[in-house]
Amino acid sequence: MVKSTSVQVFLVITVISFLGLLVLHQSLNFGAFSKASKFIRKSVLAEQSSEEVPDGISEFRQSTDDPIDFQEKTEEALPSNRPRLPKALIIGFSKCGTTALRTFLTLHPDIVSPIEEVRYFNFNYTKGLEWYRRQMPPSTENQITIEKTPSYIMSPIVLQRIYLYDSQVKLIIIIRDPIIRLQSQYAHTYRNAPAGAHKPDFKIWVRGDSSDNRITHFVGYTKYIRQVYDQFPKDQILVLAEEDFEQNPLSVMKEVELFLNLKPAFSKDMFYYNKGKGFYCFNRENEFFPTVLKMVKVNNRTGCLGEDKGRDHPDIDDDFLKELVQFIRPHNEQLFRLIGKRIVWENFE
Ligand SMILES: Nc1ncnc2c1ncn2[C@@H]1O[C@H](COP(=O)(O)OS(=O)(=O)O)[C@@H](OP(=O)(O)O)[C@H]1O
Repeated sequence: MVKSTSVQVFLVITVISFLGLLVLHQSLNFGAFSKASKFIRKSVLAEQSSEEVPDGISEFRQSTDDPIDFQEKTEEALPSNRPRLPKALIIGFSKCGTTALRTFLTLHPDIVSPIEEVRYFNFNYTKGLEWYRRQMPPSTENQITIEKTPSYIMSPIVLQRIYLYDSQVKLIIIIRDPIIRLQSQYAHTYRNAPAGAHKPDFKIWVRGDSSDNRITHFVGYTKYIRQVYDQFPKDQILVLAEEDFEQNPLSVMKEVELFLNLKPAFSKDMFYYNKGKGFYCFNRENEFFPTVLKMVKVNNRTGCLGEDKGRDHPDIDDDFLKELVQFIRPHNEQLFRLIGKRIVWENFE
């Protein structure tokens, strides 16, 4: 009797110990598993976000579904030299010197700019803000990023998107004698036409047809600039003239410097006038030139923008010129009233 009882007690103790050990083992295993799974999740997240360097925590949270992991990152942990979203945009107009304006601005030590038009707010919007940020060159906290896409100005929807992105963003617009702009666009459109290939006469091209009238399209600065004024406060908008910039880039650069609240850094030894090209070009001897080379495409020997700038323009016969001047002049007057300054355009003197 005593013997069978002690056997029973022994069996019960064995079973309990076995169960205890089993529970202990499972819980240890589960702990290890959860640690491992957390580690794997963190690694995946880190990999996903290694290129997506966030500017601000709250902004990044909008695009992640794992706020807990992200809370472990702090602003201090981010590298100071990283891509930052633009604080200023050159939004228009095409063929008005936007490329030269952008490239010359990069000579300022506090300005960085991507080498290509990013076209985020019109053609690449669905790629998201982190994609946009990744297109930017690295910058420090004290530098500002400027992006230029001259087609942004053409659409009110795009302007709304820009406003939603940053209602305080600074906008730079550059305009040019509308007739010269038409000539420039014509030269650009037929730039690759083989010699002897049929090209429409400039007059016919300008008139287009009822669905594609180039005069209204290329002359309509007022309509497009008004849309910008409707969306943004006036003190965030700077309207420049290509003619001023072409003749005296330094004074225009200084105007932009002031508009962007940057310290004065532009100086006349940064540029020189290249007679052959007919434009101001980079002075390659300037101390800032080596730094801007990653952000600009220039001829290595001359420091001038490429062959696609400064093309020959088509001739205009006198009658057609008169017709254009007559049609465009009232539009110019409207424009000058809107922007609050007059611009001297050689075709309208
Ligand atoms: N410094 C300097 N160097 C080169 N080019 C200069 C410069 N200043 C103004 N321009 C004028 O810029 C015109 C091209 O304008 P964009 O750059 O806005 O054209 S684009 O829309 O980006 O294709 C281009 O027009 P075209 O002369 O018709 O080629 C130039 O006249």
